[in-house]
Amino acid sequence: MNFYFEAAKTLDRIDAKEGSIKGIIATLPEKDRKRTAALVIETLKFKAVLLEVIEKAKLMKEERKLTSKNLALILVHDLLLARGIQAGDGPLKQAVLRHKTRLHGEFQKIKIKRGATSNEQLAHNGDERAGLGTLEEAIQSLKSRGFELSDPFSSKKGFSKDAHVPNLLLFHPSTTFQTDPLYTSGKIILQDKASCFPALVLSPPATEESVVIDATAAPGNKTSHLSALMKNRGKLFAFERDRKRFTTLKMMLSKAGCSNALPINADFLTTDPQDPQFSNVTHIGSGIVNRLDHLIETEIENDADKEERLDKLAAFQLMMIKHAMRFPNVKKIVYSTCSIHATENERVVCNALESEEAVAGSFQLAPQTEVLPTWPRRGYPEEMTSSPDQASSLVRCLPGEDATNGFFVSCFIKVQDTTSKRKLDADDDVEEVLTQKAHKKKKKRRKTANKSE
Ligand SMILES: C[S@@+](CC[C@H](N)C(=O)[O-])C[C@H]1O[C@@H](n2cnc3c(N)ncnc32)[C@H](O)[C@@H]1O
Repeated sequence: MNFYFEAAKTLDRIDAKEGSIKGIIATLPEKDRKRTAALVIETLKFKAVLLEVIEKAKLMKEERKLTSKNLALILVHDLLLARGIQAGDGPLKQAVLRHKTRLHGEFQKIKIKRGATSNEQLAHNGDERAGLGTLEEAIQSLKSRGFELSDPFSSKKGFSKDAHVPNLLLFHPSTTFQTDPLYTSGKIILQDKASCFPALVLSPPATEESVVIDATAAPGNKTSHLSALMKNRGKLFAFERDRKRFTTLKMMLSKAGCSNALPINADFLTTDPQDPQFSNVTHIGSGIVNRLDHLIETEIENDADKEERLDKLAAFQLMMIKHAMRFPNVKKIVYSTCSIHATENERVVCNALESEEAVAGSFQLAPQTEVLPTWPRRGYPEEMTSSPDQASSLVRCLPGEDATNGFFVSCFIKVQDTTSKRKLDADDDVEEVLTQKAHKKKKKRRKTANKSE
C-alpha cells in the first residue's frame, strides 16, 4: 500500500502547485520513481472521468475511512484501468473493492454516453492540473503559428492581453479557431469578453472547502472559467436542465479538465436549498438568457408581444435569484444576462432587492469596488427604483460600443449585519421578519431626523 500512498502524496503536491509535475516526480525516492511516475501520469490523464465515476458511485460518501481524494483516484485508476489494486488486503483496498461492481458500472456508462470505444478515448492529454495550460504557454504557442502581440483591431494576425479580464486574449474578429488544436483540445476556450465577467465577479475561493453552484451551466463556458478560478479545487455544482445541452456541458467540462465540476441534469429551481449537500454553498452564479435570444426579436414581433416576453423572462430570472438567496450559507450571488433591456436587468435587480428573501437574508448589491471597478459603463440610474446611486454597482456592456456583446452583471452579497441577519427557513414567518426590518428602518429614520433638528 505504501506505493499507493506515495503516488497520492505526489498528486497532493501537484495540486498544491509545489512545482512542475516533472520537478515533483524528480524528488521521489529513486527506488520507486519510475513506477510512481507512471501511475501518477496515467491517473492525471484520466482524472476527470475517474472523479466522475467516484462521485457517481458515492465511494467517498459511503467509505468514510477513505478521506483522501487523490488516494481514491489512484486506487480506482488501478481497479478500472490497470491490472487491479496491487496491494495486500488492507482496509482501504477493501473499501474500494466493496464498490467494485458499481465503479465498473459507472465507468461503462460514461464510456457509452461519450461513445468511446476504448479507454484511451476518455483520456485527457496534457496537464490535467493546469486544465487550460498557462497564459504564457498559450501566447508562445500562438506566436509560433504566426500570431503577433499587437493591436487585434487593426491587424488580422494581432492579438493582445485584455485590460479587464486576466487570462483573456483578444483577437481580430475574422480569426477562426474551430479546427485549431489549442481549441479542439480544450486548452483555449472561445468566449465573448463580457461573458467572462460573471465568473470574475463571483471569484470563488480556490480552496478544497470551496462549494459553488453554477445554476445555468451549458454549454459550460462560465463553469469552466469558474473551475479554473477555483484551481480545480473544492466542488462546483453545474446545473443544466436541458438534456441535450447537458451532454454538451459534460463533454466540455471533461475536455477542459474541470475535475472539481459536478454536472447535474436538473432544474436549479427544483433543488432543495436545505439539502445537506448544499449546506456549504457560498457562491452562486445564474444567467439564463441565451445568446441567441436577440435573433428571435424580429421585426415581426410587435411591442406588446415583446413586452410580454420580456416580462415573463424577467419573472423567471427573479425566481432564480430568489431561489439562490434561500441557500443557508450563500454569501455571494452573481446574476447576469446577455440582454440590454432594463426589464431583465435593473428592474429584476430592484425586485430581487425588495424580495422577502433578500430582506430576510440581508442581501445588498456589492459596491462598485467589488464589481469590475475599472469598467466604465455602469447600470442605468433612472431604472433603479430603490436608489439611483446603486446603478454604479451594476455593469453594462453595449454592443458596437464596448467591443463586446450586450451584457449585464449584478452581484448580491450578504451583509454581515449580526443584529438583523436572519435565515429564511421554510417555516419562517416572512411577514414577521419584514415587519421587524421595517420597524428598524423607521427607528433609524426617526433618529436621523432628531439629529438634524
Ligand atoms: C445562457 S445559457 C448559459 C450559458 C453558460 N453560463 C455559459 O457561459 O456557457 C443558459 C442555460 O441555462 C439553462 N437553464 C435555464 N433555466 C435553468 C434552470 N432553471 N435550471 C437549470 N438550467 C437552466 C438553459 O437550458 C441554458 O442551457
